[in-house]
Amino acid sequence: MEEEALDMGEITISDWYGHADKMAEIRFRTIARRLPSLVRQAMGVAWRASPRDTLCAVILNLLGGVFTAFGLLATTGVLTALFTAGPTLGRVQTALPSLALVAAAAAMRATLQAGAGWAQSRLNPQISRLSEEELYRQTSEVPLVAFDDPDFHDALERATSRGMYVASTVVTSAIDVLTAAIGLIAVAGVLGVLHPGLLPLLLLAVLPDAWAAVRAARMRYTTEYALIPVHRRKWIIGKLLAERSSAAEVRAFTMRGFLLRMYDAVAVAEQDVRLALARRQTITRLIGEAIGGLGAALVYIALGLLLAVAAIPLAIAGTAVLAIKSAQTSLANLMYATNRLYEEGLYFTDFTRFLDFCADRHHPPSTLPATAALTGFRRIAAENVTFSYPGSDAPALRGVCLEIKRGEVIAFVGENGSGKTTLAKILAGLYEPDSGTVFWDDVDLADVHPDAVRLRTAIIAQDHTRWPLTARYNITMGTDKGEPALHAAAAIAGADDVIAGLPHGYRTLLDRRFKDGCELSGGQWQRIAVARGFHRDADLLICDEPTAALDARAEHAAFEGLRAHADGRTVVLITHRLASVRYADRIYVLDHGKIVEQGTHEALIAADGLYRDLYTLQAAAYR
Ligand SMILES: Nc1ncnc2c1ncn2[C@@H]1O[C@H](COP(=O)(O)OP(=O)(O)OP(=O)(O)O)[C@@H](O)[C@H]1O
Repeated sequence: MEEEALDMGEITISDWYGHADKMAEIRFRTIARRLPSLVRQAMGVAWRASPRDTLCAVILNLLGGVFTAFGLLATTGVLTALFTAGPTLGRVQTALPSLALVAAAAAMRATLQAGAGWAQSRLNPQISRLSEEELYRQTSEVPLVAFDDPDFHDALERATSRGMYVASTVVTSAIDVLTAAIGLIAVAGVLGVLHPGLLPLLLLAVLPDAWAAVRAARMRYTTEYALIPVHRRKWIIGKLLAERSSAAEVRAFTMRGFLLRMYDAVAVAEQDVRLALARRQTITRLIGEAIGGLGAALVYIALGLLLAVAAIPLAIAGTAVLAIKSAQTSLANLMYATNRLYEEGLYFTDFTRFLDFCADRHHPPSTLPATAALTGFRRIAAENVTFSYPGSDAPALRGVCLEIKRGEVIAFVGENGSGKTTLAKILAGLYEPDSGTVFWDDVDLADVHPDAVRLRTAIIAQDHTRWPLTARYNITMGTDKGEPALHAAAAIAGADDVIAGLPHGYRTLLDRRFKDGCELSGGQWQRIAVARGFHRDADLLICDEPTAALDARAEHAAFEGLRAHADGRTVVLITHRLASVRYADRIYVLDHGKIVEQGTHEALIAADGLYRDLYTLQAAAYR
């Protein structure tokens, strides 16, 4: 079973390995070098989210550090008063003013830190919102071709799986680093003021801890490194067990036991690694404590010696002990926050790189305004259009030339993979050709914003989306052209019957995952998709296999509707049902990305080429 679980070679884990590798190899110096730029980047994000809360978090933390130092200095006053000769009551009375200062400093520090904590927690949701919105703004604007590019998907996966979510924690870690550094500087300052000889003692006290903290952090990340692929596999199997899309086949193929065993094998592997981590962490912690204890012992011995040779008074030695304790806490926080900042920084960089990646791919600003650039067309012409999908050796289209006049019904036919859908998407401005030109009248589409073309085009797509929205929105797509337009589009597509059968009519949510949501059959969905295309009322209507899932009666009605709706509009029809293209004004036959024949149905039958072969084959099936 173990083997089956580990044989899930299709899961890409290379990127996770990438960062885990970096963490496993980290040295203290590497972190220290990257730290300033990470802090700067994080502060930039925080500032964009809320300048006020960022300022509050930083300034209040800074002031908190000042009061830490002030409190320590006041402690010296208390100890000095207490350690002088004389009656106890008198000494306590002398210490009272300093004691009041210590209490005031502690109260101030606590208040300031609470304020800083509040500002910090206010920043988190603001940063999360900002980064999520930014991501989706970019992913929805990037040219469609990016979604055919594996590099884009890798970058998207890295940005969405973790990068986007660490934006706020990166800021928290950066502020924690600043806070801890301020705390350490405050203590070092106090010790320097009390007696410069105490500064080396501070180093002696904190260095063993620093060493232990770095060691423990590195160990944790190397363990996580081993765990990531296992964790991802478990997650993927878990999804198969709990997702709606796989639920039917899990049952139909009685895969439950098989999947559960596979899940268990991976879960046990993960559990073993975690148990081993717990053991190794305990050992490291023990070693760390031992070394830390040794450091503390050395500090006390050194303090004792300084006292013995009367290099420092007892009160200062007492304050030094408190200061060093406080420095140790700050240092532990600093190490923890620095490690976190570095690790999260790696994922955060994935996020910022992805945003840059998208920005680089955006369509260059058009010389013409987006919506006013195109005012319909009298003629669309493609000249020598060639197009390859990213990473694909063979072009999907090679030197395609065609002409479509306003009001014509044009059909693209050809075998699977011949390039029909690709050509239609280029005409609709969804892809840009690698070479060649598409003209709408005299306007080269490369010179206009793609949205200008899209606003004048409707596509009834072969792989249309089943939008998890209400029936109304599935047709209107958020536009408001009024009830008559909605009902007319639904009626032409035969979607009105489907909607009449829904419990809440147009208000029915077409998503079974929600209460009161409804599911439609494949053909019913297709009718909705056809209605959506008609409702857009565009100059150019592209129908890519609009009737593939329809029953014979619905198909007949849809084509009748299409003919009626086409009145004066231009239609590009892609279909394998050749009986439906007989009435097209012109048929283009594609083969391996090239137009090999063109003409009317009669002309193509007479030509005795590929079209005639395909048509005769299909007609024979009905004889
Ligand atoms: N997103 C994509 N990424 C890479 N290659 C693609 C992509 N979409 C299509 N192709 C390839 O481009 C070629 C043309 O595909 P296209 O979808 O345009 O064909 P089609 O004529 O519409 O086929 P069908 O009749 O099966 O719908 C095919 O070889 C296909 O493998």
